[in-house]
Amino acid sequence: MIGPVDSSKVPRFAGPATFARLPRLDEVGKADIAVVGVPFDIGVSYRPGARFAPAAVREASRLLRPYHPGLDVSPFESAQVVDAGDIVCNPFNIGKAITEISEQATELLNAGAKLVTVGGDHTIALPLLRAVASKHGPVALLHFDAHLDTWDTYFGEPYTHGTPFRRAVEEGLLDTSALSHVGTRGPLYGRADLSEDARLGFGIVTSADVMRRGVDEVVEALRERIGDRPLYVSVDIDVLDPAHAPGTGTPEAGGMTSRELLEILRGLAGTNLVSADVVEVAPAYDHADITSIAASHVAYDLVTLLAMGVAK
Ligand SMILES: N=C(N)NCCCC(=O)O
Ligand SMILES: [Zn+2]
Ligand SMILES: [Zn+2]
Repeated sequence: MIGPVDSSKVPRFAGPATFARLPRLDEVGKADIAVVGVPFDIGVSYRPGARFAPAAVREASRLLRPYHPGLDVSPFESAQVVDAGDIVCNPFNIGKAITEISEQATELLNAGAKLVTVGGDHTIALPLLRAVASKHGPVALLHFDAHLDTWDTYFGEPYTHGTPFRRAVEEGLLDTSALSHVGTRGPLYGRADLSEDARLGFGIVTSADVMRRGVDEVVEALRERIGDRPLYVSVDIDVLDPAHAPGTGTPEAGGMTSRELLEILRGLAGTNLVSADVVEVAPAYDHADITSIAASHVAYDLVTLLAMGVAK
């Protein structure tokens, strides 16, 4: 395995930023796990700027260290992990961008890598799920988000950051017996948002449920629903309270703490995770890199979960 640059030999603030100072894909050739950026944000309904997230999250990831004590794993030793750079997609045409994202994600998956994608706005979950489902068939989905993202259209448009999971169900990309939102909160357009979401097959663990029931009970319920199905995890960073993630496009009060999110992710060890994304970081609204740091730790935990699967 080729690991990250050793921060005891080369100061961690020196040199260009790759995720966690990992080697680039072209330096290694073949990877078990690839962290890949998608600088795309033309699907947003409010504040733009998630196109700058891949660069910001890479910068914020310089302080990550190679051993994960919570899971007792050195992920970069258990698996070849790389930074695969950014997916190149059209910044003016959503339809073209979606095609490009799914094509380039498919290429990486076909080369044998599992993906942790750093968005980008939440629109990108749809092309990523197309790529993942073409390899694994319909997958279980664990969706961390303040929002449902199962709305139908905005301004008549079907491909937006508020609609990816309705499209994914319609396209048969998801195993509708194992779909969960976690961290849901905030005002909706109407009651029908919830009934339609339930009709699509989603179960909801609200942000308040996480606080009332606690992490362990939530993990147990989620694991039961997921079973041994191939699992895709999508983390919209706005699942965190704006105090923990101010740098995002559609912030909602009353969110989870980064501690709760990371602990729920750790509770997924042993599930059949096949790929994941972290989306909706908008660095222009961030302060002191709070949001990018949270996103870099979420991505690190997702990489670690995938590495545990590779090592098995
Ligand atoms: N996926 C995210 N972050 N937000 C969706 C918000 C949709 C709305 O403007 O109602
Ligand atoms: Zn959201
Ligand atoms: Zn979202």
